[in-house]
Amino acid sequence: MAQLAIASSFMPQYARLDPRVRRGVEEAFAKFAQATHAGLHLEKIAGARDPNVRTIRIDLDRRGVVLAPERGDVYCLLAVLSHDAAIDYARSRRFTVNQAIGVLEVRDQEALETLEPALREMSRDVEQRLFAHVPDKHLRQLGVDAEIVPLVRLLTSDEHLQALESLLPEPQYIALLALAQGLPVEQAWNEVAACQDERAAPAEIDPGDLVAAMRRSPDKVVFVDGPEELRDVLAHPFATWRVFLHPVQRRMALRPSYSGPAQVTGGAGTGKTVTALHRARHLAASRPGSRVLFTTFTKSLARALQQQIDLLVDDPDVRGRIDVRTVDSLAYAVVGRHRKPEIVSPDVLTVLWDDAAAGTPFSPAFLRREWEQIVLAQHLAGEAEYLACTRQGRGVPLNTAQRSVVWKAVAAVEASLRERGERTFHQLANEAADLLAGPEYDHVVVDEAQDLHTAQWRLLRRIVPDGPDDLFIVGDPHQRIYDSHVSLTSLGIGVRGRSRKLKINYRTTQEILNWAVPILGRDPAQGMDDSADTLDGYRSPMHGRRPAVRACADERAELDELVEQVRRWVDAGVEPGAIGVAARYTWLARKAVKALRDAGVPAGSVGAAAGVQVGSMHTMKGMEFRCVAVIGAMDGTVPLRDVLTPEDEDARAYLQDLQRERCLLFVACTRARDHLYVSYHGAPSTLLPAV
Ligand SMILES: Nc1ncnc2c1ncn2[C@@H]1O[C@H](COP(=O)(O)OP(=O)(O)OP(=O)(O)O)[C@@H](O)[C@H]1O
Repeated sequence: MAQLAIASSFMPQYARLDPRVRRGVEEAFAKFAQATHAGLHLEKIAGARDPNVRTIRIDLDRRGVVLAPERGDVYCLLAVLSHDAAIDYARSRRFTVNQAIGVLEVRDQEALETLEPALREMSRDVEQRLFAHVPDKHLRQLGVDAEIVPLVRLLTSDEHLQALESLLPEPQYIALLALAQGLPVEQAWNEVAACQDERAAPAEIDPGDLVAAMRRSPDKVVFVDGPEELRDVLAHPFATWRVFLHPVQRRMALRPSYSGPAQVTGGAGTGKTVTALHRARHLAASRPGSRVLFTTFTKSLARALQQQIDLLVDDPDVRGRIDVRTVDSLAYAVVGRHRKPEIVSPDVLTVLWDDAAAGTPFSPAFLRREWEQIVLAQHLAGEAEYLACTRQGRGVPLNTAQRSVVWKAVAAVEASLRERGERTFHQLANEAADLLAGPEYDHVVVDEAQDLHTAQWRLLRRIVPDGPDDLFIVGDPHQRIYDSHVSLTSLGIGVRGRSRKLKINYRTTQEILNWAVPILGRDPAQGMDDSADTLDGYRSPMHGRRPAVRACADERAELDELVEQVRRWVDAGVEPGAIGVAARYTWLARKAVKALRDAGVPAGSVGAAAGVQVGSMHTMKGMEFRCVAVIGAMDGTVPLRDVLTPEDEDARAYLQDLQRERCLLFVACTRARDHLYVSYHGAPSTLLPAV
C-alpha cells in the first residue's frame, strides 16, 4: 500500500478551503491509500521543471499537486489550487535534496530562470560581486545547489539576495545570508545545520532519493499511517504546530533526556510555547506515572495553554498527569493547605509604601523596589540580614545608616500587611517554598520565564527534585515587562550547554518585525543565564503590509479612527475575536471597549469576553491576533512617565524602567499576525520607529 504524506505548507491552504472541497481532498487521499501509481489518474505536466510532480483532480475547478518520487511508494500532497494555479505551481517547482544536510528542498525554478537575464544585465558593469570572497567549495559545503551557483555569482547587493528569499530553499537562503553578512564558513554552517533534523546528516546523501530527504524533513513533510491519522492531522488545519516542528524545536522538545535544567530562548513568535507544550507531552508520555507541572504567568495564558495541551494530548492518562497553572495559583494552593491566603490590592499597597516613605529621604518607588529586588528576592528575615546582604543589581549604594532607614520602612509595610492578614504574591511564593515538605512533581516546564520573580523561582526549584529533566525553561529576555531581573545561575539553576535559541518567527510578518524590533533599542538584553542576548538572525518567512501609524487630533478622534479601522478589518472578513486592541493604560482600554460597543462592534476585556479583545499592553503577553491596534502611543504615555524612576535618583533603575517600557510596546506590537495599526494623539511616543 502506498504511503501518504502532507506538506506543512498545505495546511493553512486546507484550512481556508470550503467543506465541500475539503471532502474532495479527503476522498482523493483515500484513493491514494489503496492505489498504486498506475491505478491513479495522476497527470504529468508538460514542461514541468521536475519529473516527479503530478496533479490530480479534486473537483470541477480544483486540482491537487502531488509529489510522487519515482523511487519509494510515496505520495505527498503539496497544494490544492484552482486548475490554472495548480498547473503553474506544478510546472514551476523543482524538488531537490540538500547536499549538505540531506533535507527536502523546493525552489521556484521557473521564477529563477526568469530572473536570471535581468540579474545578468544589472550586474554587467558591476565589478564587485556579493559572493566574490566565497570560493565554490564553501558554497558546496553549505549545500548551495550547483545549479544555483551561477545565479549566485551574479548577485551584487543584499537587496538582490533578499529578492531571492521566496524563490530559494530555506537552508540555501540561510547559507547565503550568513555568507553575505560576512560570517566565516564555520558559523554559516551552524546556521544551516539548525535546519536539519535531530538525526545528523547521513554520511552519504543520495541526491536522487527524495523520499529519504522527506523523512529527514519533519518540519516540511508529515507521513501519515492510514486514514485515521490523516483525519486527525486534517482535523486541526490551523494547529500545524501539533505536527510540524522546526528541527531546533524538535531537538529541544523531544530529546530523551537532559542532565539538568534546559532553556529555550527566542524572539516573540518563534514557537517557544509550542516547544514547551511538546516537551510537557513528551515528558509525561515517555515516563509512565510521572507528574509534570506546566507553569505560566497569567490566568488567561494558563487557560490558553490548557486548551493547547488538550489539543495536543489524546491519551487521558498522559493528559491527567500534566498540571497547567500559573505560579501564583501554585503558591496560593500550597499556602492554602495551611491557611486561607489573602492578597493585598495594588491600591492598598501603594498607600502603605507612600506612608512608609514619608519622612525618609527615599521615594516610595525606590523603597518598594528595594523590598522586591533585595529583601523578598533574598528572602531576608530581619534587619541584621538586610544590613549584611549584598545589594547586587541596585544602582544607588546605601551606607549602614541609610540601610537602617530603609529597613524601618520595609518593616512597617510588612507589619501593616501582617495586621491586615494580607500578602503580595511574591511574599506568598516565599512562604509556599518554606512550607513545601518536599518535591511534588517530577518535571517542571516554565513558560514566560523572563518575568518570574526570584521568590517564584525558589518555589519552582523546591517543587521538583534536583536532577535530570527537572526544569525546562522557556522565555525571551526581550519581552521582560515586569521588574524581575533574575539570574538563574545565582539560583543554582545552570543551563550552560543545555540552551538553544529559536530564530524563525511563525506569527508575525517580516514587515512588522522590521518595524517593531528597533523599538527595543540597540543594547543586547541580559539573558536569564547572565549572557548577553541579541535578536541576530531573528526573521519571518511571511510577508505582508507594513504597519500603519496614525496621528490623531485628540483622544476622541483617535477612538473614532480605531472604530473605523476595526470596522475595515471586520468588513474584510476578520472575526472580531481575532482582533486585539492594546493601550498602555487600562482606562484607555475601557474607553476603547465603550467606543467599539457604541458603534455596534462586539468588544470586551482580553480573555474575559467575546468580540474584539481589548486590554492593557500587559494583558497582551503571550497572546496572538490576526490584527492588532495599539492605541495611545504618545509621548508621556509610552513610556509611561509615572513609572520611570527619575534619572537623577537612580540612573540604573531609570534605564531598566525605560527598557521595560520598550519591551512592553514591543510585546503589544508583536501580537499581530497580519496587520498592525498604531495610533496616538498629540506628540508621538519617542519609542515609535519611523514607518
Ligand atoms: N513549527 C511550527 N509550525 C507552525 N506554526 C508554528 C510552529 N511553531 C510555532 N508556531 C506558531 O507560531 C505562533 C507563535 O508560537 P508561540 O506562541 O509558541 O511563540 P512564542 O515564542 O511563545 O511567542 P511569544 O514569546 O511572542 O509569546 C503560534 O501561532 C504557533 O502556533
